[in-house]
Amino acid sequence: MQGMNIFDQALMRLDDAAKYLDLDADVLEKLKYPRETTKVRLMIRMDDGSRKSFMAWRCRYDDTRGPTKGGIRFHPEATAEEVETLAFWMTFKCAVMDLPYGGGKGAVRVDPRTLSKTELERLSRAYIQAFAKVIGPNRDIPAPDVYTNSMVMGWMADEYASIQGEPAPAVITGKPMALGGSLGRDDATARGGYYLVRHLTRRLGLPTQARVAVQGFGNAGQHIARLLAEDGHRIVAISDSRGAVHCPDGIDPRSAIRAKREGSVTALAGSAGISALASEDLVAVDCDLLVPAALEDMIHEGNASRIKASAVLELANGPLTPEADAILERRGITVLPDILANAGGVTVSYFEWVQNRQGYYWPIDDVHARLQTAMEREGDAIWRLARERGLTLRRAAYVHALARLASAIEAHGTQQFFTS
Ligand SMILES: NC(=O)c1ccc[n+]([C@@H]2O[C@H](COP(=O)([O-])OP(=O)(O)OC[C@H]3O[C@@H](n4cnc5c(N)ncnc54)[C@H](O)[C@@H]3O)[C@@H](O)[C@H]2O)c1
Repeated sequence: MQGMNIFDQALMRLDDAAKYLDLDADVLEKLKYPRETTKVRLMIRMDDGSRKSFMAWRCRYDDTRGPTKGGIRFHPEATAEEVETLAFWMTFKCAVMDLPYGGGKGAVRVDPRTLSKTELERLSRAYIQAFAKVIGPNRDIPAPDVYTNSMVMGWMADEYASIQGEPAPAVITGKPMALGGSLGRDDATARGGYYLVRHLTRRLGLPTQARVAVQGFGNAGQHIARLLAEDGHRIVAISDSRGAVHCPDGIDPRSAIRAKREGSVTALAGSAGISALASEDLVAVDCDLLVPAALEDMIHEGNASRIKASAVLELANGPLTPEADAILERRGITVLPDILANAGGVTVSYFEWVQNRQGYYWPIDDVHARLQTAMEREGDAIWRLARERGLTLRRAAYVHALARLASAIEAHGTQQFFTS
């Protein structure tokens, strides 16, 4: 696997899932390549009067099942290959959840921390000016991703409305509430993972009061810690980019969220029986459930054998390398895979798009109930497939998604149809 680029690694998942299905050749031919990647050099005026340019992309990977959907990230190391890989993952994630979407993704190669707020606004608007013809409520619907947030989405939706000459809130999800955002979007990713764990607790062999370690304490990590603790589970360890803390008796997520707001969870060390821990030791903490909620590739060949948990909930995208995946499979540790476990975010984004198109906004209980139904339905289907075919849940999730993509591609007619 070493030396292989991330897009080729992603395609290996496709080839692997294809082995379990009787697919028409059209399906792989269609899913092997992104349908459309647009590259633009954005040019903005900086606060000091100078002009500066930034490379930007938008990829629509596959739109057989509907308009493409996926976030826009602002990151100094963004590349076209990364954008296309993320768009591939979104294609599968939307199919896993049976959302009427294909997969897309966008990025700007920029370190947003080096920009002023006005420069950030200009860059966000420039992105939409450049890609207005590519995106659209029926074509390609962006959302927030790494280093973009609801305010950025608000600027982008506003710019799109100016270009179209009318408001079009359904063009972008993850907007502020006041601009057509959905209730329940802020904790949707963690809540989806939480519903999944709650539904599968017994099947996963987890105790009703499980000990949980959370790696990464941003949006996903904070909300999952809060939701699991409210259900009686014990958060025994938490890490962020500056370090980790550990307490076998449990850490109160509310005090951890306060500490993080002021800097880092490491500030909790020394209080209420909480001790400091090296970040890299979080995975080795004695616990039942490990929740990677930080970055990709955090669990790898070098630390996967140290994991003590019996189950892993992948809230982050791609937190396990393929080598780590193989180690956990050999060790009998169950992994709830990212394309299912963190799909609550895109599912509530879909709800936001539906509400924008209806012009009717749902109460929070409706959002939660529909999210719970979707997570339990797809969780059950993937669990069943894994048991019936003897697959890991990750492989089963890819097979499940690929079967849906295949039936959409095949519905346009296969070779057999055209040659008989
Ligand atoms: N927020 C969502 O709706 C959403 C949806 C789907 C997937 N995800 C995925 O979840 C992951 C986290 O996203 P987020 O929105 O919570 O991001 P975030 O930026 O809010 O939080 C990331 C956290 O990771 C921590 N971190 C960084 N380096 C670390 C390290 N070496 N060790 C431990 N912690 C470290 C940071 O301190 C921060 O607390 C990402 O992989 C993201 O793609 C998020």
